[in-house]
Amino acid sequence: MSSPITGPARDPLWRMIALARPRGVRFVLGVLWGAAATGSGVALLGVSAWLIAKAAEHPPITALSIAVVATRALGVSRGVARYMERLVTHDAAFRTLADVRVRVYERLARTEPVRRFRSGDLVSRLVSDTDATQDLLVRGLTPPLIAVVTGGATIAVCTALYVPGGLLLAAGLVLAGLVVPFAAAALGRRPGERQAAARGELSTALVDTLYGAPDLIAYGAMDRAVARVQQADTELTRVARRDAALLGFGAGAAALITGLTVWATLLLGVAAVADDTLTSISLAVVVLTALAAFEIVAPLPAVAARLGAIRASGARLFGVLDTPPSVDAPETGPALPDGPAALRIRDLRVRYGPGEPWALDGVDLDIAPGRTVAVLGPSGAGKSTLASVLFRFRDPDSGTVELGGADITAHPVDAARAAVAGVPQDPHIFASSLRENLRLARPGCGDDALWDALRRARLAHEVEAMPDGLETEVGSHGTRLSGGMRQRLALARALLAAPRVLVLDEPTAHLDPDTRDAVTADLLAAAEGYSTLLITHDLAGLDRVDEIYVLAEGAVLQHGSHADLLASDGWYRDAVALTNGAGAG
Ligand SMILES: Nc1ncnc2c1ncn2[C@@H]1O[C@H](COP(=O)(O)OP(=O)(O)OP(=O)(O)O)[C@@H](O)[C@H]1O
Repeated sequence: MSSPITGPARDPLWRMIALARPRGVRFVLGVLWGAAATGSGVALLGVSAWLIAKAAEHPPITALSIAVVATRALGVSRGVARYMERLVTHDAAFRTLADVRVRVYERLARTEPVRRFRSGDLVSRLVSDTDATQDLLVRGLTPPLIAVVTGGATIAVCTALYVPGGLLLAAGLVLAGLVVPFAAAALGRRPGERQAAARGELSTALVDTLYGAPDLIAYGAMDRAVARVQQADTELTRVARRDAALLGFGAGAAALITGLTVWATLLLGVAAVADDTLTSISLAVVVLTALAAFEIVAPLPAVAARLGAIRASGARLFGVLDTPPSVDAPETGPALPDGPAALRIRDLRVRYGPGEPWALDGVDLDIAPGRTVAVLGPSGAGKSTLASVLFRFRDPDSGTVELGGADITAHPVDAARAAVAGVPQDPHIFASSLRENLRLARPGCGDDALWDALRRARLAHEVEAMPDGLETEVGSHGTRLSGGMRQRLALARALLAAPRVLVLDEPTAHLDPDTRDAVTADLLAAAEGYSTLLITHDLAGLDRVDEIYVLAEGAVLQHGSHADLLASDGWYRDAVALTNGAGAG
């Protein structure tokens, strides 16, 4: 599912501009600096024309001195103003971009992004589609505004000198600065949209191929995956080529209009000079000023052609920003008390959609402070759903989940998530050092605390034996560590977060059976003293937990200690007998 959310009807371009509202004053300042730069450029050519034409009449040098100084001043001011415009608009755009990135990440933290967006597509949304905001502000919005300010002033000056020349310039600027860009935009809209989509497709194909490389090679499907990447790349190139052709059309049309306007002004002006209704000096000024004025609108066709792509990127960006949070939670709330807490679940019911069957159907579960409880069940029993409710990725449809006597839905999501930490099935290990991976849970904490957590997770010996100790780089996804070490590292990280409830969600699912038993034993030993929930589908280590809940089809089938459940007829005793039988066989 790439983008299930459609935003409100408002145009994404306007919504992107609205994102920059807090930086509005800076943008206005940037536009004024830009107008000063382009105005200086136009005035420089106008004054130069006056100077050359006047000098041809051999006046006393004093008659030219002001114009000479003005050309130097305009030459300098053009550079300074351009520099200031770039500085101010980029500063404002980067600040806006930083705001937008924070909003996007905040939104993703409130949803289940990985389930909603394909990972490569999400990368594309986070990088290039978010960057499009900056592109719009610096290249899409500022040049037209500058063109309006400077173009208007130039038309006024030319009209004052020679009315037909002013009118011709106005017509030429409207054609080159409005009609051509709008035509380019109309043509560029679809390719622009297709370019953003094609970029997302390429990114998805690449990420899938990179991450899935071992499986693709094992199944001999690498050629097909590479062909998919090549197809996406070809589509992107084709669309980009079409966009480039549009740009060429815009630039060519603008150059044609410039030439025609200047020639028409020149021809009319020559006739006016012959009729003595215009001085030759004014003619030189009007013609060269008109020529310079077209420089102002020269970037606009490119801007308009790019707007289609920016609009499409904006739509994809708002696809993320408009995604409703997956849970309802207050922004602020009381802090949860420190230390191991009691977890009390009553009549919990959860399903994934109005017509869907219940994934959890009236579950009651208790963990006393400092005790370890296991939830056991076959695939589809609802174990992961229970974990996602505890991690606050999903709201209960009905029933209550209380932590330390307080409903977890009454707390801000961040507070609730800090209170329930754990080891997921496949914990993400960052391509960084052991120290940085651990500090993620408690930024800035000292090495003593890190070693303490490593000792509890039974990883300290291995790390001590590594030449670089805590500085050891673990590689992308922790590939330089064994599977068991990755789980222990994730446990040490969870312990550092000092959660009120520790959730071990199938922590050994990806390990081989021998390692599995050792890691389960170590995890349970390390979890001693914590209120711990072990979610599992295999029986390893369950004799060490205080209580076991057997879950089937979303409901609690059996509940009791290992000894109680072995003593009574039912699913658990059968499963243990089956496992022992298989082991013996
Ligand atoms: N994202 C989802 N959308 C719709 N239904 C879902 C979704 N996730 C789980 N389910 C359904 O909810 C029920 C419980 O699934 P859940 O993943 O919680 O079980 P589980 O015990 O964790 O299984 P497993 O051990 O295979 O992960 C199943 O019927 C499953 O099909």
